[in-house]
Amino acid sequence: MHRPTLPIESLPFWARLNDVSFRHVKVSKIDGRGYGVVCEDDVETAEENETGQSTLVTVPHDLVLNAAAVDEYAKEDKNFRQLLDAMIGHRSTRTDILLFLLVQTALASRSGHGSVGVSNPWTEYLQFLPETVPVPTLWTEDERLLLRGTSLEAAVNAKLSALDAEFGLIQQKSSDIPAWNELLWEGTSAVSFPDWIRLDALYRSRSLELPRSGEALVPCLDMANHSASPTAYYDENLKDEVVLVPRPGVRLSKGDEVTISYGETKSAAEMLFSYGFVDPEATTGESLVLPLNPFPDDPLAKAKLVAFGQPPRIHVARDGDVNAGGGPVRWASAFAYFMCVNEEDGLEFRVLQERDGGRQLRVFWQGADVTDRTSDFEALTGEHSLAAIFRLRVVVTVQETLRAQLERLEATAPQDPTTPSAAQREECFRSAMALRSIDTKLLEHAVEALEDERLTLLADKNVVAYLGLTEATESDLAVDEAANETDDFS
Ligand SMILES: C[S@@+](CC[C@H](N)C(=O)[O-])C[C@H]1O[C@@H](n2cnc3c(N)ncnc32)[C@H](O)[C@@H]1O
Repeated sequence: MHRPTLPIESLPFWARLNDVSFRHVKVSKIDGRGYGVVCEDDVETAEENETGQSTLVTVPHDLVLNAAAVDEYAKEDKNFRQLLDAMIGHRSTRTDILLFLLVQTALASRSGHGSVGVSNPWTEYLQFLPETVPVPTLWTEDERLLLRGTSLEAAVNAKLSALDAEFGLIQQKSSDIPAWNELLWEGTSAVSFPDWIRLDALYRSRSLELPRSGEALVPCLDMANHSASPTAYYDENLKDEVVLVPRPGVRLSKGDEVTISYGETKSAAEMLFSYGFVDPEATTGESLVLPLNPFPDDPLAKAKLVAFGQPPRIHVARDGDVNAGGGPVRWASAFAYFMCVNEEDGLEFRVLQERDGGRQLRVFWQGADVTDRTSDFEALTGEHSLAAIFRLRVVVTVQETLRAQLERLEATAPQDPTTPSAAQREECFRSAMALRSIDTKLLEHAVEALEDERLTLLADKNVVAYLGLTEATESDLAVDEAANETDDFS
């Protein structure tokens, strides 16, 4: 698709035309970060306006692109309304905004676009936005190989599949409407899957959570970059305008970049997934999430997955600066507790026939219906006399999963950890290597912590008694089997 662009030098004209005000700041190029907001002169924080804030950027409410704004737009444009209605059952704030952006992108790329779509400030503003975003969904296949073994490998693959399904659905629903078929899918300017991946990436890396307007895109304010020590924050004032304001006590001088925080508790994986970079200055701790597969030989595996109702996962986290030691490792996995109990422990599945002919899967633990508590098996098994045994099974399962992940991380590490291949961009390589290092450290510490817990549990008197009993039963069995074999021989 031919995508027209506008130089950033024209942004002040667009801003003036649309009542966006910049005070003491402008948008300009920043080394390695695309554009950013930079001070044009020293900012006196005492220079307050009627709301008590010294605002650097003010964006009128009617430029805020949120679910309500898309709805308003649809009121003026009945064709767009028809498009939104065609997506009924698949709508969310995100999909509504992305659909709006898809239409604006298509409108900008076609001069004579016929009967559908109404141009608005966003049609032009989109032309200031970067061609690409360094998030992994926009990495090439060679670059995505760098994520093998990391906590993002499965998440990025799953996101690409979800985007593919979403794009297929939009294509199917909108091609039934002739005017949209013509604008979106016909001719050389037709939109394609890479356009959808790009819009999703732009949305993920630029959307904000506003106190009153909710999840939204805000033009110009979305030019502010992130810092672990931000100098500004955004807010909505009494007129519902969105404002960029210096943080209290911050001195801003000419040439300083004005930064905000994209989230103080986001892990390296989340930052890379949503924004396309790993912040080397983050000191808030680290976390990772891994998929957890049920045991392949568990006959109840399928039923457990259905009854659990969410993707089974393991969460690992550590507070503090991981590079400087960090705090103790924490882990959690609700599914692991469900996965590690079986029929002989008191787990039972029943299929109930409903009056309307439907069937319902119910889960029982120790005879009680716990269908609504499948993510609560840590507490449920904790009340059992074999609680320590169940915990031991979980600890071993989680430890083995993390160990296997660590081995995969090591086995897939690039041969030269300092230089990307010719087919990989430097920034993707640097981000992937930073994530690999953080994941490795976190997994190593988690495996160690789980080993300590495993040894403690193995010394538990109930575990010792249980294991002693099992061993005795097993050796009895072996004797019986040997006796049977002898019988057979004779
Ligand atoms: C909300 S936009 C900020 C404006 C953006 N720099 C631009 O050129 O349009 C978020 C994107 O800016 C870049 N970015 C923001 N903060 C960054 C940082 N601290 N380090 C590297 N890139 C950053 C990332 O590409 C991110 O996806």
